[in-house]
Amino acid sequence: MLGVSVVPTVLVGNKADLEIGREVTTEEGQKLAEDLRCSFKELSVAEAVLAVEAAVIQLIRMVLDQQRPLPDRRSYMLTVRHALTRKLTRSKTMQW
Ligand SMILES: Nc1nc2c(ncn2[C@@H]2O[C@H](COP(=O)(O)OP(=O)(O)OP(=O)(O)O)[C@@H](O)[C@H]2O)c(=O)[nH]1
Repeated sequence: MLGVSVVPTVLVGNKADLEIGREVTTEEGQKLAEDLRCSFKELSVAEAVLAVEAAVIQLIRMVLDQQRPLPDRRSYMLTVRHALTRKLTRSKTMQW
C-alpha cells in the first residue's frame, strides 16, 4: 500500500483469569493478531490492572516508532548493529 501506513494496533483479550467459560482460545487470539498483523496480549484487569497500562505503553511506543523519521530509524539500527558487532568480536576474542 503505497503512501498508506499501517495503524499500530494491539489486540487485547481481557479476563485471562477466567478459564471456565472461555469463548476464545489464546491460539485463536494469536492467529487473529497474525492475520491483522498486530500485537497480541492477554491480560486480566481483575488480577493486574497495570497490564492495561503496559499494553497502552506498548501501543504508544509503536506509534512513536512509526512516526520517527526513517533516517533516525536507520541510524538507530546502525548503532545497534555496531554495538552487537563489537560485542560479538569481543566475545570471540575472549574465546581465544
Ligand atoms: N474475573 C474477571 N472479571 C472481570 C475482568 N474484567 C472485568 N471483569 C468483570 O466483568 C464484568 C463486566 O465488566 P465491564 O467492565 O462492565 O465490561 P463490559 O464490556 O461492559 O461487559 P462484558 O463484555 O460482559 O465484559 C464486571 O463484573 C467486571 O468486574 C477480569 O479481568 N477478570
